[in-house]
Amino acid sequence: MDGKLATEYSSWQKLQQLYDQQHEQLVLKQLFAESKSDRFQQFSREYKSPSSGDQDRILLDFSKNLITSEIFKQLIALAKEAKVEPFRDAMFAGEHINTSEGRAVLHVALRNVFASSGKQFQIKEEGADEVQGVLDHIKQFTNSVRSGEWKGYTGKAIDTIVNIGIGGSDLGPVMVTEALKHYSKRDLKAHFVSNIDGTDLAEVTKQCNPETTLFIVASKTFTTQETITNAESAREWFLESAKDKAHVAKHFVALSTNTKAVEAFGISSSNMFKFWDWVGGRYSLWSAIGLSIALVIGYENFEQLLLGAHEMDIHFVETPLEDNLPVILALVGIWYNDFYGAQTQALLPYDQYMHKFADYFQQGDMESNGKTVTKAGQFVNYETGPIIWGQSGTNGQHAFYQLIHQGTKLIPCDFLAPVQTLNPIAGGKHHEILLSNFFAQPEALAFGKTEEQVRQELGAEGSKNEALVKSKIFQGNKPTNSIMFQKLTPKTLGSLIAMYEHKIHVQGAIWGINSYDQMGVELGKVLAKNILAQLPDESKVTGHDASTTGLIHYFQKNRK
Ligand SMILES: O=P(O)(O)OC[C@H]1O[C@H](O)[C@H](O)[C@@H](O)[C@@H]1O
Repeated sequence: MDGKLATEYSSWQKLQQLYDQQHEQLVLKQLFAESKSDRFQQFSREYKSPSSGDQDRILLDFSKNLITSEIFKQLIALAKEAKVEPFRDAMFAGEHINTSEGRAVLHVALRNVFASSGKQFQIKEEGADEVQGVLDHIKQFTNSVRSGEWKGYTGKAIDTIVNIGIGGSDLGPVMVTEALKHYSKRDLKAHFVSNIDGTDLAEVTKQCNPETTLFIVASKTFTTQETITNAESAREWFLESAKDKAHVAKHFVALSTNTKAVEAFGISSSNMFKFWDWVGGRYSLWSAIGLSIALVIGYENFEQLLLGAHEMDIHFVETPLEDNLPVILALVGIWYNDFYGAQTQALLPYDQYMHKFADYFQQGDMESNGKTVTKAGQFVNYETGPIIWGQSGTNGQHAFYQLIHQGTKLIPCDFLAPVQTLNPIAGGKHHEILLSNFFAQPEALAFGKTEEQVRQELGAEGSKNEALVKSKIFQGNKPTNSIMFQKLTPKTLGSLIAMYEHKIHVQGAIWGINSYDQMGVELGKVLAKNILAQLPDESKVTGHDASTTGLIHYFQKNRK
């Protein structure tokens, strides 16, 4: 992080040598055989919440990775050489580490509100001292809606909320309200409208009663085309019944950094929940953007989510690199991404509540680290952010695991699962089956099945079919992390999200890129605006290549 390309670090070069010399001998079966049971001890770490200990603990087993102690040491050396620690401290101190936009990166300030946690970071940045005030506003508003005290324009309590937002103003609230559904107020329905496709809003409003629906317009900038258009159409839909514009105040609130635009939309500043430009969209669920979360799970649970994240922040700042969960995940990821040439990384939570976890981190990781230029302005000569994907187990097993087990691609996977389920139905049978799969898949991926085993199973007769024999071989040696947490509590979820946020931060630091801007989303937006103005009239369609012109003309000819 001092203007160098990652490949210039001597530790990176040493890792390259280790890879070149050793990767053919890095076979999990042998690595485990050589180290006996020590390997689990050696390559696993347990995190415990300082405030609730065993209740909220996370085990990271990274022993099923293609690493030795020498490689692990060298990865730690890379983190040191890339100045991961001072860069981390700079973020927590409020330095403007988002250099292209000249901003601080302070999602950690949003959860730095627990004097009793034993640690509060000293953050000096405009707005950082306003965090508690906005939380108080969220608490008061949440309590009044959930208790039925907040009334709609005909005097009825709110029974439905609709969050209108996209990207970071949608994915976090969607993921967390799903993940913490167990803690939700069941008689308060929550919908999320994100897509500009009118279908999204139309299908939601069909399920809403204007008298009892609260719209939450969530947009950091309050200029996002999709969100503003959806909010305008929602207001139109609402006014068809309510008639009087004065009623909007009871049914529309805004979450934004842009007071002027919120007021211009017709939402009074007393119904606006503020945040600050140092909160990146994809790191904003901890801010006012989390209002829908607080409404669904209650303010106390929202606060626990923040506390869990804050405690992971403390772990990230205070724990030596070799025991630091986000750092370990980041380094192991770099080993595959940059030395093995793995293109993707799968997130596989064996917890149905977490079925949106991978979707959420697609933006979190890919918008952060999908970059080609370093902060010093050089093009990288190595791979940066991985493609993130995944699905909840065991659904994924029946969809795409075939390719992970026997395809030609190397796909490092993170398996996540709770020790205890929140739904121990059928005497806990479901959870035992779920977890047996959670244990079995990484085992199968790591150790595979040899030709001898296959032949033995098929017998002499069956083994004559060579193609069949070959198709049943599992090469194994596929790397995984296994992450077990005690139970999916709001606090643990907060810690897990913060753990991955910091993993992304560490990788970005090593690659020397700015993880906190998103220039790559701009070009398409600008072109779409230009095309929108040309759509009414064929003769207006100019300035495009033959393909784009042809497509627009095709639409214009056939639309009626
Ligand atoms: O919250 P908004 O300002 O409406 O932005 C919503 C989204 O817009 C763009 O897609 C950005 O790349 C995202 O980072 C952001 O989360």
